[in-house]
Amino acid sequence: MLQVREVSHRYGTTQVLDRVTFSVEKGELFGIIGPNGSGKTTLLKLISKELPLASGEIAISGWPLSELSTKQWARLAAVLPQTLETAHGYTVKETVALGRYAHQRGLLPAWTAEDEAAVQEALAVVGLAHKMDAPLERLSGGERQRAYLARALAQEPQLLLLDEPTNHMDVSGQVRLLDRLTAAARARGLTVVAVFHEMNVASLYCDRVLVLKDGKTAALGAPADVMTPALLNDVFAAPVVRQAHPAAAKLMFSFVPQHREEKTPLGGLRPVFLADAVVLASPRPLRVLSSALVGAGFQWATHFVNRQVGLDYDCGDAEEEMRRYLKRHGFSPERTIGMMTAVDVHDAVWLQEERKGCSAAVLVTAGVGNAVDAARAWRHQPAAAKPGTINMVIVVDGTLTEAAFVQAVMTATEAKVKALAERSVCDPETRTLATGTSTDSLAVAATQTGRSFSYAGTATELGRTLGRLVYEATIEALDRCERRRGKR
Ligand SMILES: Nc1ncnc2c1ncn2[C@@H]1O[C@H](COP(=O)(O)OP(=O)(O)OP(=O)(O)O)[C@@H](O)[C@H]1O
Repeated sequence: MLQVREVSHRYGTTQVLDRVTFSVEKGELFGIIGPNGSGKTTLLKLISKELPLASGEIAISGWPLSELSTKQWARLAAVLPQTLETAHGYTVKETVALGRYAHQRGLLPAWTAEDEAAVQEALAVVGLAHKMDAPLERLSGGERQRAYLARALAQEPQLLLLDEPTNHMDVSGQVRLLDRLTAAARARGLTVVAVFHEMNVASLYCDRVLVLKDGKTAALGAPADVMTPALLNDVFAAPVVRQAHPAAAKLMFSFVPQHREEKTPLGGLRPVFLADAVVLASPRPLRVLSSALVGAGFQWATHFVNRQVGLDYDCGDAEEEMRRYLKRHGFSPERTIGMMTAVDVHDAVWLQEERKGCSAAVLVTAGVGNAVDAARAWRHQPAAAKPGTINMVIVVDGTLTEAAFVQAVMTATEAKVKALAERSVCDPETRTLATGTSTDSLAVAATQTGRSFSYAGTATELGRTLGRLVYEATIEALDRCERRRGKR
């Protein structure tokens, strides 16, 4: 649909584009990203004939730009520029109707049914049908941007050129508009070339991206392939991290502020006992990977609450009930990792190892009423879980990679299994050694300051520390539980 070959451009003696080459297939949503001044708008202006092409070749649908008259160009392509002067005295519909100019013939063209249909459809795509009779100047900045986009769509182009189409729009407006635009483009086989400032928008919506740096191609390809942290770090001259989008099969990017919080002193961390809970409170947020009832997955959390409930605790929505409990006790559920147990939380074991460069601590409560052998759990009859859970919070003083978080979970689980074997805890149904309980919870937390740990498996110093702490704390917690049962 669009071929750009060896295109360069100078303003006076300043070179702003340097031999840029790419092509865009029909139906593609193609993004152009890059820092301010990297040449994105200039490139779009060259494609839209707003600037004369002095060096290189551009063709639309096989037609070289030089062979296309303005009206011929307008039948193939439409453009939404970065800034537009608001013309006074026009309604929204009249503004959108101007997009039909390229399709009209003769000196006094008639308004046809096709013109009307194209305008109505364009208004529907941008969600402005209900405001079509409003004067344009009375619209908000975001609504006005949508009206201009509708004007470009009403042109029924094969190629749509957009310079920051979501300028002035709030986040929900951006998502709504880009979702509709993508659906409309897919339905009509429309090709979209869009400049985006926000790299997450480009990653979410573009099939491929061109990354410009100082007028040169820094990368070209599918966002997942080319938008690497190293490339973006270099292009935007700021540290970028990327992670998987939690809901869409896309990547998300975040800039990392260089102003860092003070170091969290792990030495000051101690469990605090309430009547029905054991609590760890960190002065600064810790990055946590957990399976807890409240705060599962990756989170930033300041509090860890292991709450004791009665043997008869039975609640349809335990998570919601736990959230209410946390709020009632002054903990923010958004910053708290909340677990439940039926064992006496006063039997919690806190073990800490403070060594130069590798400090960690664990908090464990253990009950084995639900002991299960994971390898033979398939033999169990489905039944409501009985009280008896091993809950564990691990805190590491250091910066953990995601691999290290996962390995810490593996190391902790292996050490727990060993502790259960050491105390001959059995699965009462299969009469084999138990590997855990059916309701265990684990949270691994890290200060994310100081020493970096790429891994936390047992081949590493951190893994060995965690393995020992978890093993010893679990043994002690099992023994305390056993002693209390003996007393009863
Ligand atoms: N008319 C002009 N005359 C002289 N220099 C210009 C002109 N228009 C743009 N430039 C310069 O060309 C370079 C590229 O500008 P361009 O607008 O293409 O960048 P951009 O990547 O779109 O930037 P932004 O993200 O800020 O919109 C910039 O250094 C800019 O100052």
